[in-house]
Amino acid sequence: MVILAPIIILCRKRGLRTKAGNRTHLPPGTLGWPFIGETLEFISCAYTARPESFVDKRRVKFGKVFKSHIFGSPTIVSTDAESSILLINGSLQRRVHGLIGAFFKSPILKTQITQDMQKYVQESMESWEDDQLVYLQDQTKNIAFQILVKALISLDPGEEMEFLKHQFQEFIAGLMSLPINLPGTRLYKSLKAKKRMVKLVHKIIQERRTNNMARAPRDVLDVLLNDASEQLTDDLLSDNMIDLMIPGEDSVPVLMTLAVKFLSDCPLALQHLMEENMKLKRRKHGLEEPLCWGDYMSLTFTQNVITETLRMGNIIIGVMRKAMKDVNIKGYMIPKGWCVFTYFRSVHLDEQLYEEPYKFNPWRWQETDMGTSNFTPFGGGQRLCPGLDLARLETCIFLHHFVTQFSWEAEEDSIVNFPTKMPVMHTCGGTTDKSMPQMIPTKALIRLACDGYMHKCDQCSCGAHHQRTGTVTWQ
Ligand code: HEM
Repeated sequence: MVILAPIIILCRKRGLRTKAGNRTHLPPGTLGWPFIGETLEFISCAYTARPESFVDKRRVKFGKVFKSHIFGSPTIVSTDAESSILLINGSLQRRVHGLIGAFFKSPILKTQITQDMQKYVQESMESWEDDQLVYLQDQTKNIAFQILVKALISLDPGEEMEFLKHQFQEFIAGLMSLPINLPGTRLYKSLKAKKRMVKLVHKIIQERRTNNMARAPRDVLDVLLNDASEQLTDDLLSDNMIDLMIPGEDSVPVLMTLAVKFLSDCPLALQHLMEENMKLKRRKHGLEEPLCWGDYMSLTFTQNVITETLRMGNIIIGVMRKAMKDVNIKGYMIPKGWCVFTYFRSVHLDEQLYEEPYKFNPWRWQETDMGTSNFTPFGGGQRLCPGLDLARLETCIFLHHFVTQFSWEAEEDSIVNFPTKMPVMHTCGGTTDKSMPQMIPTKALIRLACDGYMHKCDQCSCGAHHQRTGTVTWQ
């Protein structure tokens, strides 16, 4: 994120730091061709159904940590779950990360998000008709963007939200374009779009400052405005509000879409999920109480489905850091200027850590501890994703409303593992390549069932569409 102050990779594990400068202990591996290194092979593997084959091949040959040359930089690739390279420093980054992380965990925000999310999900789902094709990723993208903007700057759906949505799409398109900033190019349009968004946020900041709004924070902007450190100027704040939209905007819809996709392929898990959610729905209906965020978090199996989707989906396949000085980790020298790529995907699909790793099995989380370095979909250490609770809550709410109201048939679909994005890179100057390789279903098509197969519930007043026939019986 651009919030980041100068960053230095530091190895925090006791006993690991040794005298820098010795390059003889580089991990084994090959650097490939001059200039391009092994990038072409990395990318061609990334386009297949098994993008981890690039890493796995080398892991067998060289071990869990090896060197390579990808994306124009000599790189140490780590598939070692115990590695500590995620631990990095930077005082402003730490401060902002702490403030945002604490706010995203706060019950106030979760209560508000739950109410908003239920409303947006319901509004979206009300427009779905029987036997209609629903592009799930588009629908969830719209919902998640609205939630994100509400949590960041308290903007409600309306004209300004539509303006932001439009500008943001333009901005994002330019992040993955050729780096030519001339009128008419994508990058040029993208930077212009960002400027327009920054202007809008600037206006909101000015309004809050004019009204001298020292109040209990109701969004991230309030949290940062209340910060007394004075390091956060208005320009920095406006800029960062937009940048904060980047990590949350795409990942949550992909998580929701992948969950539905994996569930569609696993009727038993779907049945279990439906039963758990219908039970909650009926209980709350009986009590005449609305659902609160605690209710959603109490859905143990649904949470396991989300965890398993994160493991198998590998929405962020890994993170990349750049060594700002020579660093020694676990006896391996990482020279200054080299990149370190921690490849989560290999760890999450390692058969030594997970039995039948390519099988969608939410039940595995009944016994497996997810608080270990074997499971890091949200990163770890100082840069652990501050949005992780939010992502889980949103996904849980979406799944609850989806499975308790609809049955569906998933259309044939495929998953793209590598759009033209590059791994995240934090550099000394505080600039960040914000894009990361991701895994995205191309177009998740869900056909809602019809021909008398799905009915509006006439057995109770819950308002749900209940499935009465078919392979999954859950009512
Ligand atoms: C399924 C959803 C998500 C996944 C898989 C995910 C994953 C990640 C990962 C792996 C990182 C670490 C990057 C690194 O170490 O450099 C990260 C960082 C971050 N994420 Fe998320 N994220 C998700 C949702 C969100 C949401 C909803 C937000 C809300 C705004 C968010 C905000 C951030 C921020 C601000 C950072 C940077 C933290 C820092 O560098 O201090 N993420 N995310």
